[in-house]
Amino acid sequence: MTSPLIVSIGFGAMARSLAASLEKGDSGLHLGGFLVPEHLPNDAPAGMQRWNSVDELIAAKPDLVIECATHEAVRETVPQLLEAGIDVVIVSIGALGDAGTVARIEAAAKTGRARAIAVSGAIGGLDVLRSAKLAGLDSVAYIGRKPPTAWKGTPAEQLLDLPNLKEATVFYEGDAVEAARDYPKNTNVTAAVALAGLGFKDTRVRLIADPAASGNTHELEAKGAFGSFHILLNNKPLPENPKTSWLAALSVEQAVLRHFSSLEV
Ligand SMILES: NC(=O)C1=CN([C@@H]2O[C@H](COP(=O)(O)OP(=O)(O)OC[C@H]3O[C@@H](n4cnc5c(N)ncnc54)[C@H](O)[C@@H]3O)[C@@H](O)[C@H]2O)C=CC1
Ligand SMILES: O=C([O-])CC(=O)C(=O)O
Repeated sequence: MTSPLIVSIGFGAMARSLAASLEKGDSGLHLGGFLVPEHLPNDAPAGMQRWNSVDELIAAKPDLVIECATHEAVRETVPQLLEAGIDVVIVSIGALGDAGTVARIEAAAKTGRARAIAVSGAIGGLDVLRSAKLAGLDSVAYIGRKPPTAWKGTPAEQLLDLPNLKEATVFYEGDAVEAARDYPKNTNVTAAVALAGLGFKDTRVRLIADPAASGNTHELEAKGAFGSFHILLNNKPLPENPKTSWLAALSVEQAVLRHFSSLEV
């Protein structure tokens, strides 16, 4: 049997980690290549193909595409793939905070009889949240804590003197609508929590820059008819990108393995 053609959109820290990890594992699966628009740098390593346009990629008939690029790629590229009948794992899921994008993705998936799969990413406990929601949730809160360098290039830079921060400082308190939209490389996890639980408007979010943090910490607290739970993940960052947790890349690999396995656990 020939091995399935698995392709990523984007070839940054996450896709490279996925490619290396699949290669090391014993599933027989590997990343066959990636789609990155022509104007962006990204040489394809030996054994991998690079596609510059979504039409070229569709012509190659991939079995699974993994979006690990940007919110824009979710909006611009994912619907076309779904319409062409190609299943897509979505990693930049903060883009799903926009109702129009969700509607387009759902319609495209229906047209192409394909599936859009949102990864759990750097957070856990979503299985509990999804189940608990069925009996009614009263509150869901997320707290994200990362070292100041991980918040570089985000609105936190305007609010705090990140390089000289001496103590843990809260710079955002609000809902998951704004958090997912305004921190597209740092808080996709808020979208995972919102989608599994109370939705974007009713999910409370607090973001912290902490010079003492050694990694990316994600805290999730939910209360409802089921009872309550509180989890804390202490994630190591990916060496290539301190904004991204290693667990997020592992969750993508897990979604790929699950997609091709006959027993879903
Ligand atoms: N769900 C989650 O828990 C997490 C989600 N993410 C998201 O995953 C995505 C990838 O993360 P990293 O690999 O760490 O980022 P990265 O910045 O290292 O890599 C992004 C890649 O996408 C490419 N790219 C940019 N615009 C593109 C476009 N329009 N079409 C195709 N490719 C494009 C870039 O050239 C680069 O190769 C980001 O959007 C990030 O926010 C990251 C961490 C956790
Ligand atoms: O990887 C993480 O720690 C979380 C992250 O960047 C995101 O949710 O976008």
